[in-house]
Amino acid sequence: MVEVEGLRKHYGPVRAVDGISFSVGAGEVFGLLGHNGAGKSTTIRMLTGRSRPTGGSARIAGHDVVSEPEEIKPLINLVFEDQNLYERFSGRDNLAFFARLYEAPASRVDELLELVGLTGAAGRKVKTYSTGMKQRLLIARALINRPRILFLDEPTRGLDPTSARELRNLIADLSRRGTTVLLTTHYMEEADELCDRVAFLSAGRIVALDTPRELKLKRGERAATVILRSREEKTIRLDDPADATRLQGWMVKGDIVAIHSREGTLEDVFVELAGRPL
Ligand SMILES: Nc1ncnc2c1ncn2[C@@H]1O[C@H](COP(=O)(O)OP(=O)(O)OP(=O)(O)O)[C@@H](O)[C@H]1O
Repeated sequence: MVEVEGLRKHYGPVRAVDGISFSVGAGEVFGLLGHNGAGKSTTIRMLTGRSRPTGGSARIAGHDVVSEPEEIKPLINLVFEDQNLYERFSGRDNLAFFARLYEAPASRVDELLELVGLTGAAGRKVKTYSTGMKQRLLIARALINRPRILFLDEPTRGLDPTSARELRNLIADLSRRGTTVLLTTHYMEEADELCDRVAFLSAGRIVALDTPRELKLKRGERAATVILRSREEKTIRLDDPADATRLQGWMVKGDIVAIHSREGTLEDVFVELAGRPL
């Protein structure tokens, strides 16, 4: 659905995006991760036709982002932090306005309100909505044209943990129904939970690209922490036969309360690979 090859965006001497390549398959949730200024938003801006690349190429469902923007428009939609809702209108009226704009049937409005869990609040003015409700309404608005690819820039920024979880569930649900999702986030746990694959961006370049699981396994320790009934903590190495015997001994005696893997977190991997911003 998305094919990016050597994509660049330079602002004078600033190499915001400096030759990145990746592809995203249908129904995949793909995360762009990186420090402030790493080039995430610039990448999404180029892919959605909001910014012209300095070089390289990008294709959406086979169409070139520079020469075929009209073919791409009906296939995509986006949620960006600088987007606004009509605060003095109700949630339903906000969606109805966009439904008319996209020539979508009026029934789509109620369908989307239901999907994002806003049916009960549909008649209320948006200015009375919480940040989480506004964000869900923005996503509903971005789904009006049934996009095959949804671009989300920091979708859970500023949301409390419960609202963020609800939004992640919604994104996962959309992906299960076949929508391809390309998102940016600063939250490593979120990327780990939600993304099929992630790319770490640092100073405009991709420094790692893989599934969260592979990234963690490649970097993590082959070890586990065992907590015994006595509340003692023991570290065992998974490649040490002597530790395997110790583990077996504790198990036979029923001494083990819990075992925690020492696999690295996505954040560990990120800090190791992307370090600090330049
Ligand atoms: N219009 C512009 N003019 C000049 N420099 C720009 C412009 N837009 C972005 N940049 C620079 O390009 C680099 C990448 O910015 P970008 O917004 O893509 O980063 P980001 O990874 O999305 O960061 P954040 O997490 O803060 O949103 C930064 O150094 C930024 O200052």
